[in-house]
Amino acid sequence: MKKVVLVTGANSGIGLALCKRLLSVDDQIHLCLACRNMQRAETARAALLCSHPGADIALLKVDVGSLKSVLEAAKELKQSKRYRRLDYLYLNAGIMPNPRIDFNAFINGLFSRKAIHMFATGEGLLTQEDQVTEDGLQNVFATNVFGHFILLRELEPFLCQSEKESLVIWSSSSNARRSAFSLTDYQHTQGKESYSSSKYATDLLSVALNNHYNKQGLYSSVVCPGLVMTHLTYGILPPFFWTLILPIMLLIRMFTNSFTLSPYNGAEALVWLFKQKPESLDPLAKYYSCTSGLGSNYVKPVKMDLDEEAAEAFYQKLLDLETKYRCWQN
Ligand SMILES: NC(=O)C1=CN([C@@H]2O[C@H](COP(=O)(O)OP(=O)(O)OC[C@H]3O[C@@H](n4cnc5c(N)ncnc54)[C@H](OP(=O)(O)O)[C@@H]3O)[C@@H](O)[C@H]2O)C=CC1
Ligand SMILES: CC(C)=CCC[C@@H](C)[C@H]1CC[C@H]2C3=C(CC[C@]12C)[C@@]1(C)CCC(=O)[C@@H](C)[C@@H]1CC3
Repeated sequence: MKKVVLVTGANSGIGLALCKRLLSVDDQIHLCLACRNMQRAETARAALLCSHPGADIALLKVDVGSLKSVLEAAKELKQSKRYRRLDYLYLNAGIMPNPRIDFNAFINGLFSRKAIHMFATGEGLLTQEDQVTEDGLQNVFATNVFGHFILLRELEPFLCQSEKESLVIWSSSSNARRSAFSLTDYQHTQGKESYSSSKYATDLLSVALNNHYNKQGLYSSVVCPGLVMTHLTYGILPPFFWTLILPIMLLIRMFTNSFTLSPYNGAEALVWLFKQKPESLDPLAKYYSCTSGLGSNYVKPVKMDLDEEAAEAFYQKLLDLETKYRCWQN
């Protein structure tokens, strides 16, 4: 039976590299590129067909930052005769709007004992300016977390099937930080670290999803692709600046193995998960794509800094928010 794989944010960066690598592992999969811009999605499909002619690739229009769009996309999938189940759901689309580097924190960090950690995680170095969506949600939360959560809830009948397990895989980050997240302000309306908060939220959500859905055959995992050169990182510093500091980055990689730099290497953990039995995965681990000093790729599971009560409390808040939005829709 063909495996059915859906990838959000599949038209560029890590998502596109993932699709290419998945087709290299198994060119018999049915791959669905879920993107907000159909022109970019068509270009991505054409590029994938160039390297894998004959691959079975469908497109789905979805803006995960808009609840209306997510519901419409889910409806389209349910109505389409092509889908009866989903084996892998890659929740990869993500944004970091208006990033700013805190140069004071950078200089202070550089001469502290946390310098390496700071480079590996970007901790304390970045701030963002968030906005409010048409649904009245914080954009980063809506895109990176809630839109994906609603998509997953809508696709439940495709994911929870008795005969076979399914795996949901979140593109999280080493930038996810407990102190950037608050249960009382889970959309991060107050602070300036909405990206870090949203990624911590995906970690919590993944843990709660395992607790609620494993019995129904649905498993969830989180991944950090490492620091990868994509549109997202070129929004932080322009390409020429990254080239300028590349020797420093490569030097730090020798110590940390945490910078994968290329989208191909960044997709390592995402592809690795495709090859695993979902029930063999650790629900409390984040799977990191790593590249050694010599350039070889490998995957490292790291225990996440969270507790299951907080995960459950956050999950209940998301269910409340979902109920609220569904009432508004009707
Ligand atoms: N790059 C890095 O160093 C790291 C990235 N990550 C995570 O990896 C994931 C992929 O990022 P990356 O490849 O780097 O970034 P890119 O900006 O290259 O890709 C992001 C993808 O998400 C899509 N996207 C953004 N917003 C929406 C939306 N509202 N609806 C649908 N699709 C959307 C983009 O589509 P469009 O082309 O239309 O904008 C694009 O296809 C993100 O979740 C990111 O947080 C995690 C750690 C490190
Ligand atoms: C100004 C100079 C000379 C250096 C600044 C480097 C930082 C901009 C850079 C160092 C570590 C990077 C990093 C990220 C962004 C850019 C840095 C802070 C991320 C937060 C990008 C997105 C992610 O999800 C993380 C995995 C990255 C962690 C490292």
